[in-house]
Amino acid sequence: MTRNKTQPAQLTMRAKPYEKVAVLGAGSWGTALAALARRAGCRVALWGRDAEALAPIATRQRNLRHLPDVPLPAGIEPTTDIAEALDGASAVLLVVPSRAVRGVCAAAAPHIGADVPVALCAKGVEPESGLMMTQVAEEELGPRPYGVLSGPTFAREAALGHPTAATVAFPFTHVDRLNPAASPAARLAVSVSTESFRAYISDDPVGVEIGGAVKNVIAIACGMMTGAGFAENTRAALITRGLDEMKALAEALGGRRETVTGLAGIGDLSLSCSSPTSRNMSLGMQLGQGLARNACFDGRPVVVEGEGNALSVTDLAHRVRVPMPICETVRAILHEGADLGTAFARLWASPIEGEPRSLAILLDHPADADAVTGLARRIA
Ligand SMILES: NC(=O)c1ccc[n+]([C@@H]2O[C@H](COP(=O)([O-])OP(=O)(O)OC[C@H]3O[C@@H](n4cnc5c(N)ncnc54)[C@H](O)[C@@H]3O)[C@@H](O)[C@H]2O)c1
Ligand SMILES: O=P(O)(O)OC[C@H](O)CO
Repeated sequence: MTRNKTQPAQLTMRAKPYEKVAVLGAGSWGTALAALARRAGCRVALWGRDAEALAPIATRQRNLRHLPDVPLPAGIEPTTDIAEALDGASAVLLVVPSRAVRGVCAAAAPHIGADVPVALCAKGVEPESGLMMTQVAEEELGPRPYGVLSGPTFAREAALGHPTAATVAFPFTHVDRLNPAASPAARLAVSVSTESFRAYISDDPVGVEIGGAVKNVIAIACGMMTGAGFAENTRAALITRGLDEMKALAEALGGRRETVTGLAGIGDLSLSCSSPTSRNMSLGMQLGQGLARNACFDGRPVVVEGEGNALSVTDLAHRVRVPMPICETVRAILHEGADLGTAFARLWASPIEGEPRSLAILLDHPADADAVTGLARRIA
């Protein structure tokens, strides 16, 4: 975070926060981002579909449904009227689950101002189309700057003021390069940065988006093996090889490998693979312990993006011919009826590869069918 003395001196520039930020989606992350933008001095409208859930945000400075123990700053303007939320907004944060992004964009389209930048905060790839969230939004909202806000950010911790960092990524135009402080990435970064929340700036939204979608699937894998009784070696292997899958997919789609080594890649991967606070890891743990899917989370509907991402990310990987064996294992278990123990035992006995991939080596694995069955029995 501090400048190394050997680095060239950089001039500090001042970016102007957006005057009014519209946050679309009033769940835990939407509410946390609204609180951050408000604390950063912006006017903030928070749109949600449920009037009853929104009311206490104005009257008691609480979101009793999603962040009940978090005091929110005064002045957030909650509304169920999307036109009202977008009226005069100079930037938009889209914070509904990825499956709802297209519909919310369609509802927003008639009301959003020309050229207003939109940052996608959902972590997913659209099923069927294989489009990233920025692409889905562009199809519905037309030409304007599209970016991503992502990173290792549990909503409750960020809203409570735990020191947290994230990445804001927008493509940089020629004009942005000449005056980076006026770019949407810079202006949005200062619109959510507070004494405890620190936003970094990137010009690689593809790398950032892929990081967020893939980490959800790898967190389910880590949870499955943790739930099955395995410990740190297994988790470290899944995180590291998961990072390799993330890098390969990001690169194949035009993102940069170095982005994946940042907050929205390894940062978010290590967070989500380390704690049952992650809904993705938690789902994996419950399945690894042998619970049926419909019994997980005591039957409550919980947003677990990695479940859909296991399908959409691997579909996308097939299209660009990137092998993603861990994501494929999670897909097979969640969506194709594969036995959890057998699928992970097969993963461990899959052909021996080079590290890095560029070595392009594949060797028959010496484990025989009996060994695979043996490990499968120990996992189950
Ligand atoms: N919670 C976190 O810690 C966190 C952190 C970073 C990113 N995210 C991402 O943010 C996205 C939202 O997650 P969340 O944790 O806020 O979920 P959440 O379960 O806390 O809330 C989801 C909200 O979306 C609303 N919603 C669902 N479908 C909708 C629709 N069609 N129209 C309008 N509103 C709709 C629900 O009413 C609810 O208010 C996810 O993609 C998640 O991966 C979450
Ligand atoms: O609870 P999860 O697994 O959806 O993770 C939430 C955020 O993505 C963490 O950065």
